Amino acid sequence: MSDILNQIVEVKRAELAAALKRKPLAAVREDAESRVLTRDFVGALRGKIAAGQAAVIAEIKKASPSKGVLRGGEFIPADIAQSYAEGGAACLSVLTDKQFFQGEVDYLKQARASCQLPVLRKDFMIDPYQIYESRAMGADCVLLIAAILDDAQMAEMEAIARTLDMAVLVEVHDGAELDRALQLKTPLIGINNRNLRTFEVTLDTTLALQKNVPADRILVTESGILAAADVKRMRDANVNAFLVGEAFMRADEPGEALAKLFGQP
Ligand SMILES: O=C(O)c1ccccc1NCC(=O)[C@H](O)[C@H](O)COP(=O)(O)O
Repeated sequence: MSDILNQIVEVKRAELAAALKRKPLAAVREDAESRVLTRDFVGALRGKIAAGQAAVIAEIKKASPSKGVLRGGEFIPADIAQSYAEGGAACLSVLTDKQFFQGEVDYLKQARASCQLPVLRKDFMIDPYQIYESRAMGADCVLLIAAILDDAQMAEMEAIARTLDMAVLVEVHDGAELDRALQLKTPLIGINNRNLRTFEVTLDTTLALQKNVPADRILVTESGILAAADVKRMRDANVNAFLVGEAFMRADEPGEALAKLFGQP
């Protein structure tokens, strides 16, 4: 039986084929290039860290394959985004995948329009088309997951993102992926504490790989940050950038949960 990551990639291939029929590459590229002014994703993280604060990428995620529905009832991305901004988030991450995360492209648009924070499109990029598409929908940053891309794909997609003035968060889960990610130019190295094939989560992943991340990169620890003790453990190890979803999505007021967990603003 194929693992979930393979299943997701299969779905992305089908979605890509359908998208290409609806709108050819040249048209989506034109849409992307006609958009002006990205928000400075890297600068927002650096600013928080320079101020001695945690740099939090706050995620808008209705559901996930490992946890099911995280936030039932009314789901209003614009309200969640505003709450995150008030709670001291540096940036937003918005799931746009429909099938596995119950996300929507419109969620990203609504969240971005309701605040000034830079926004990561959280989805599974397998083709340059999706990088153009991400900028066309307003994203300021895209995620490249090393586990589903080869070196040439990562380099090509990063280069396109750079021409569109978008940031890139490259995500790894082991040493071999980290070595490959460090070939890219992006300063943003995400270490996912979740194994995307087994769903096992341990913060030890970040701590084990941290020593191989050069000081001029920004290490973003991703997944499984649920309690103040998790934040303390990371900050004590000088890990200052975080990508957090579940802990906030389960709270009535996501921004208040952020401020409480990180002791800010
Ligand atoms: O979250 C999942 O179940 C999942 C499954 C398969 C691929 C990706 C998955 N999650 C993406 C993420 O890495 C998280 O949304 C993100 O790091 C936030 O994690 P958390 O704070 O634990 O919600």
